[in-house]
Amino acid sequence: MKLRPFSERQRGVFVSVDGPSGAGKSTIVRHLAQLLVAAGEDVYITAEPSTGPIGAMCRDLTETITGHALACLYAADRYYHLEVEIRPHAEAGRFVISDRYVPSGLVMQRFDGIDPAFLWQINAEADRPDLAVILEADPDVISERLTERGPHNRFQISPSSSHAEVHFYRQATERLIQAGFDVLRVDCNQRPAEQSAALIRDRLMTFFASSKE
Ligand SMILES: Nc1ncnc2c1ncn2[C@@H]1O[C@H](COP(=O)(O)OP(=O)(O)OP(=O)(O)O)[C@@H](O)[C@H]1O
Ligand SMILES: Cc1cn([C@H]2C[C@H](O)[C@@H](COP(=O)(O)O)O2)c(=O)[nH]c1=O
Repeated sequence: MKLRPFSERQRGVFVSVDGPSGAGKSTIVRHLAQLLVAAGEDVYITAEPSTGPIGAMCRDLTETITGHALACLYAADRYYHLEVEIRPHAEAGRFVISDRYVPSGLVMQRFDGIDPAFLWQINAEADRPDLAVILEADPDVISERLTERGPHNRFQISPSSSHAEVHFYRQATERLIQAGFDVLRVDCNQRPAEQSAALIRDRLMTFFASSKE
């Protein structure tokens, strides 16, 4: 197998990174970007909610509105994010990494009791990432990390939230695989974030090398 540099590809790559709060998404995205830059890639890091106008509304309103309205707002932000940020950067040949994407949309709004089938439907037209990374971790491990770091939102208020979130992620991951998404599950219990990032980088290199054979 001959490994070709990413930069010889025709277009960029879109990778999403999701997983329960405290699993290490933001930390791993940062390390992954560093590894890819070191490999000569042009990397663009983004996140959801996005920095656009709908993303700003999501951030302002997550603590006060709930349910279907909030689920639709996050989905609207995702479609806008795709249109104005993700696609243009990927089409310019960049390596786009999004901290949260569709999997978060399938999980977070379940805390408000929304039917998974409805969440799937409102996200159904969003582009598939080339690789959907799902970070996995034991609920007790992540709830301890969140206690140390401090919660970011109303979904992280107790250790039982971590248990529920891990359960929702398992169901969402199965649904994504069933629908044909290319999913990479990464166990983040014991592994330092740098190692998880290296594992993702290796998977990307293998995948793109073999797709060029
Ligand atoms: N592999 C790891 N081992 C130990 N601690 C970690 C690891 N990854 C991240 N952490 C720590 O756990 C905390 C949460 O990490 P981080 O903010 O990256 O998670 P996150 O999944 O992005 O969380 P959130 O969804 O709440 O934004 C941070 O204090 C971080 O330093
Ligand atoms: C994409 C997405 C995000 N959320 C919520 C979850 C958190 O409150 C914030 C993200 O902040 P973090 O620092 O990355 O934890 O947005 C959501 O409820 N639904 C979504 O689809």
